[in-house]
Amino acid sequence: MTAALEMTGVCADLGGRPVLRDIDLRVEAGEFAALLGPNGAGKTTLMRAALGLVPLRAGTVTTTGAGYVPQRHEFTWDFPASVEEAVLSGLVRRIGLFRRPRVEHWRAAWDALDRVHLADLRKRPVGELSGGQRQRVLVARALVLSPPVLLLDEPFTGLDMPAQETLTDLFRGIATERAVLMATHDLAAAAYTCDRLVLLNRTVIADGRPGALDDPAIWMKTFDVGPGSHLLKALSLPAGA
Ligand SMILES: Nc1ncnc2c1ncn2[C@@H]1O[C@H](COP(=O)(O)OP(=O)(O)OP(=O)(O)O)[C@@H](O)[C@H]1O
Repeated sequence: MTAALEMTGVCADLGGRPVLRDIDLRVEAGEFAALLGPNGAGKTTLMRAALGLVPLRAGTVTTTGAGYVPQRHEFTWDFPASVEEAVLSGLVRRIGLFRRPRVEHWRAAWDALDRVHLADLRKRPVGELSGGQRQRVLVARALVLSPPVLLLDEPFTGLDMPAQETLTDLFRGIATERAVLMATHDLAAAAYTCDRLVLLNRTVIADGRPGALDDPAIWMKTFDVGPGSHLLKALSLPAGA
């Protein structure tokens, strides 16, 4: 099966320092994978490398198209745009910066809004939306190009449980048609909802089904914590040696 995203031997430096080392990662349509690691592990950099936004020192990235959902605070919400205009901005490279969108572009934006259950709010200014609704606008904006892989950068930050559950259901649905790779700090939720966990700390430390990653040592190595850490307790793993 052709991978939606394949990274082979990827090394990348930022500001003259190595950030990613020998990354081998392949995700396919139908997979909902979580990318887990501590602050500074390189999760965002890995996603940016997948998008071709970070120069590689070594290795290759192969994808037929990746959609990126940035962290919510990185988007300008006080800009006077409606929900449908914000989604349309995901097509700006296809439309051209100073050209008028055509009917097919609007249709793609409305289809994407339908997919995230926000069709009713399409004329609403984005600044008036709740955090959960904003997150769904960003997902629609990434889906508008129908990418084979959807990259989600910490989509749950600052959201309440019902909003997180709505989004999780949405992501699971999207992952039946595409590949979804989600960076998150919510380890327990990821272990519960994702098919696959990729543990990253500058390189891939472990990668597999949640049930298979039951060795406390790999979690201690990824998160640089000692035996008896709360992190192990939260994952219902035995204290490490
Ligand atoms: N533009 C940059 N120039 C130099 N170093 C950078 C740059 N962007 C990120 N870094 C460094 O690269 C490392 C990885 O950062 P990255 O944001 O990818 O980690 P992360 O796993 O997404 O972290 P977090 O969980 O905090 O979002 C960090 O040490 C960070 O300081």
